[in-house]
Amino acid sequence: MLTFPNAKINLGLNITEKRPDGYHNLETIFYPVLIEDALEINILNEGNGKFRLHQAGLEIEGEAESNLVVKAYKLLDDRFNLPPVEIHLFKHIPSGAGLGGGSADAAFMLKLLNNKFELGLPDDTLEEYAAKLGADCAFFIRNRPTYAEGIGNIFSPLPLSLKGYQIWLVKPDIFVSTRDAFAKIKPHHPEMSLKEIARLPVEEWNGRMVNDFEESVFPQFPAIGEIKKEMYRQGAVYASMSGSGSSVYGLFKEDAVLPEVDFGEKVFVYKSQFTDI
Ligand SMILES: C[C@@](CO)(OP(=O)(O)O)[C@H](O)COP(=O)(O)OP(=O)(O)OC[C@H]1O[C@@H](n2ccc(N)nc2=O)[C@H](O)[C@@H]1O
Ligand SMILES: Nc1ncnc2c1ncn2[C@@H]1O[C@H](COP(=O)(O)OP(=O)(O)O)[C@@H](O)[C@H]1O
Repeated sequence: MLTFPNAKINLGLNITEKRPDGYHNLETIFYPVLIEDALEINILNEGNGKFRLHQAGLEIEGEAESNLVVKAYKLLDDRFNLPPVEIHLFKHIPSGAGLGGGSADAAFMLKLLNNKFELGLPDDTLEEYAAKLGADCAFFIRNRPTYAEGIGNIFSPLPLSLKGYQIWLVKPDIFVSTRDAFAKIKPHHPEMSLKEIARLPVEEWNGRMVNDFEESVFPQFPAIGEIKKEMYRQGAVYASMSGSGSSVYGLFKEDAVLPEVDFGEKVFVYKSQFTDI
């Protein structure tokens, strides 16, 4: 059985409070983007292990045991004693990018196991399992435009569509640690709530919709801030870093012609029209 975990971008991200448990309360909008990994599971017949992970495409640091697809399998295996599985993961979504690729893989693994082994888990339950694997992981269960608060795990669906716009997304060869990015932030409440800003036309987002991580990440990695400036020079209606970085996206009118720009070596670039979700 095969599935295609997709990335997300953050439309705005306000970090409002530091919590006693060390995590931060925030508000953000998660929006799905069709940059995709490929994830396949089959029943594993040989050997006596419970899983075997084969990886291709972009490299992921760490042992198989720390891969989020394996953690997702173990989570459901502990509860349902699943058959052994052979896992194939083709990585296309860059990591350390603010695109939630690892979280997407984990959430799609839960959905895949639920279907393959007919566990009958409803989305609410899958979201509960996903939340144990990462703060933004549960978003990928329903995978639709979502307003998120709490630590990024309390959701309400949002009637928002970017159909009629193009996205140009650039991920430089810079890895930003989410944990470090949080550590440099001074939490504060925004003047205008993100939910209110999202109701405005995209043309009015610039200057209002803010990603608080930019303030701490751009001074440390000026090259990321330069990409955002370039997006606006090229006519973006709105541009922002996604999540804790390092990817930056620009939203452009449907008929805008996006040029080839040299953003440096080992840069990941994605250009696409938004379609209906
Ligand atoms: C902040 C966001 C916005 O989309 O960043 P990106 O990962 O997308 O860049 C996400 O919610 C991140 O979600 P996720 O990447 O799953 O975070 P986790 O693995 O749970 O947490 C990584 C680390 O970030 C910090 N952390 C995370 C979430 C949060 N609300 N407060 C925090 O302080 C903690 O130090 C934690 O150890
Ligand atoms: N399947 C996976 N895909 C990507 N990263 C993974 C995966 N499993 C574990 N990780 C780890 O999760 C971390 C964050 O990855 P990811 O969620 O893709 O980025 P981001 O938090 O920037 O959106 C990486 O440091 C990586 O080592």
